[in-house]
Amino acid sequence: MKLPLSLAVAGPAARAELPALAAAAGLVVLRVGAVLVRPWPLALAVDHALGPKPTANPVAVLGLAAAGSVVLSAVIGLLDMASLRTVEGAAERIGASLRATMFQRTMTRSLRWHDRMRSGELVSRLTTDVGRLLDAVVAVTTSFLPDAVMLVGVLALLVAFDPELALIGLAVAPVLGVLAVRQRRRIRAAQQDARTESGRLAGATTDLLRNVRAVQAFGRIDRAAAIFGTRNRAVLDVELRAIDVDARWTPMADIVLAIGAAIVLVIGGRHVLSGALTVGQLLVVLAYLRDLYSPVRGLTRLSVVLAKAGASAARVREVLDCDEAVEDRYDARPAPRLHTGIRFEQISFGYEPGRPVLDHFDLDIAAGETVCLLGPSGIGKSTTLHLLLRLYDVDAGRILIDGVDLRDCDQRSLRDRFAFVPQDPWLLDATIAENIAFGNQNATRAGVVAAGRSALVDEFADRLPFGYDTPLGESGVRLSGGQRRRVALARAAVSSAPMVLLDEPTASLDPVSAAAVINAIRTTTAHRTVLLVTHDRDLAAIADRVVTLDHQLAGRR
Ligand SMILES: Nc1ncnc2c1ncn2[C@@H]1O[C@H](COP(=O)(O)OP(=O)(O)OP(=O)(O)O)[C@@H](O)[C@H]1O
Repeated sequence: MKLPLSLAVAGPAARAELPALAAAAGLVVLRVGAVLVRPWPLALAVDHALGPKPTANPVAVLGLAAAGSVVLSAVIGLLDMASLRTVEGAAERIGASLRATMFQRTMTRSLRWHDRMRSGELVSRLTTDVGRLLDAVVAVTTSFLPDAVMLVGVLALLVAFDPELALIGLAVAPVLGVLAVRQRRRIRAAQQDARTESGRLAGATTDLLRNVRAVQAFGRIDRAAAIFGTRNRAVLDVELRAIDVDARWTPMADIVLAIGAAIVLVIGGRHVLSGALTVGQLLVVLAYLRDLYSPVRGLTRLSVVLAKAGASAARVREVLDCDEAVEDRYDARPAPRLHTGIRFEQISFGYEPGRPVLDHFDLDIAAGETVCLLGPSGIGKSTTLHLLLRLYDVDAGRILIDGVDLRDCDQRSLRDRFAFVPQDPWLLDATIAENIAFGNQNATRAGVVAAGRSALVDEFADRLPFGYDTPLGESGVRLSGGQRRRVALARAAVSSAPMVLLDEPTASLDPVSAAAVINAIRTTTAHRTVLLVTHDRDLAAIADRVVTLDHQLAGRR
């Protein structure tokens, strides 16, 4: 069955909300009951107060019919309100849970996957696509069951009244069904295109916004606008096509329904003329017909919502089902505490197949040693640090800590063994103190401030409006390049990890600050094992040993 298939992706998140969804569906079914009774006050008024044979007190009948109408409308309104609140609340909770699962999933997927998937595209899947799925959850709950009940209820009443009219009502439904199935396929294809283009637009926009400084500095606003414009136009084109496909459905369905209603009016009218039906009963039949067509239309609209959700479900599933990850083995053990040393043994690695960055690379680092990696740009120095952190798995060879393969260690304990200062400092949109504390989950305020002092963060933090509690903005935009680097260094200083990995920690520092940071590095790395990447001779001088990567050690590119 198509219906649950596209929504199955929300299944685990929806399980906890099943009682709420069932309650909402129950309320909507009650509403159907009230809707079915709604035409009767009018029939009562027509047949017993306004017709040729009124009862003894027609005014009382009119009052009763009027009061009945008001009460029924109020009941329907209240049931509407209660069901909407219940189902929308449940849908939002499902959405929050689904987003959390997807986010958790993206955080643990391999960086190779992230290298391919743009962050804007992921945001679009987490927000818009999840939203479309929620629309479908609401539609299925409030439309599928109640519309089906309504359909059966109205048809049963029509059969009781006039079997001929019931047959006409039934004849319209399969025609609409066939049309709906064909339309559903077209809508789904159009929606898939629309969602793909929207994801691309989100990816391009995020990229351009992140690089707004480069755009302005290079005076390339026109170029940025052209890149954005191309994507934006593509989205507009596919969305307009999707709207066109969608809109064509409405008149088709309406025309089929109107033809059905017209035939019933003629045949029903003849039954009244022949005395088989009263005028009031014909009015009830016509009202039921309206009520019959509303679930038929509801069910066909539901197929449109499901077609849209189907396109989004595929995109959500792609994130949830992706198994491209650096996984812990089932019997993973805590990483050793680094008592003897680290060994890169015949390591081969490339980001892309057939393009090795490191090829049969060997390196030994003794515990307590400071080793500096030198080499031309792009040779694979940062890559060596990333492999040691197991951000990527090696293609061949092994990396050992105290003789234990990294792949046998659980990643959490492994990352706890390293304090890392990356080339790009990776600051969060948080305060200085929070950014430093990111280096050690048990960091105290005193520890953070001490680490800040040792990495010379004090020098500029004291001049900021809230000191260490000053928010840094997205990616630490409120700090200079050198200041960002010092915060990253403080992050390593606050960590108690036995090994420190430093990737160009003095880049973009003036000579005086660089000298001070080198001193700070000496203090913060004392008695620790250090792997250092730098082009700075003064910094390289603190190393016990310098290893030069060249094209023999690295892959042949
Ligand atoms: N995420 C990635 N996807 C594909 N290729 C990558 C990726 N990261 C790095 N590379 C490639 O791998 C090679 C090694 O990069 P790496 O950053 O390790 O060099 P590096 O020696 O640290 O250079 P630099 O001194 O300029 O920082 C480069 O040729 C680079 O183009």
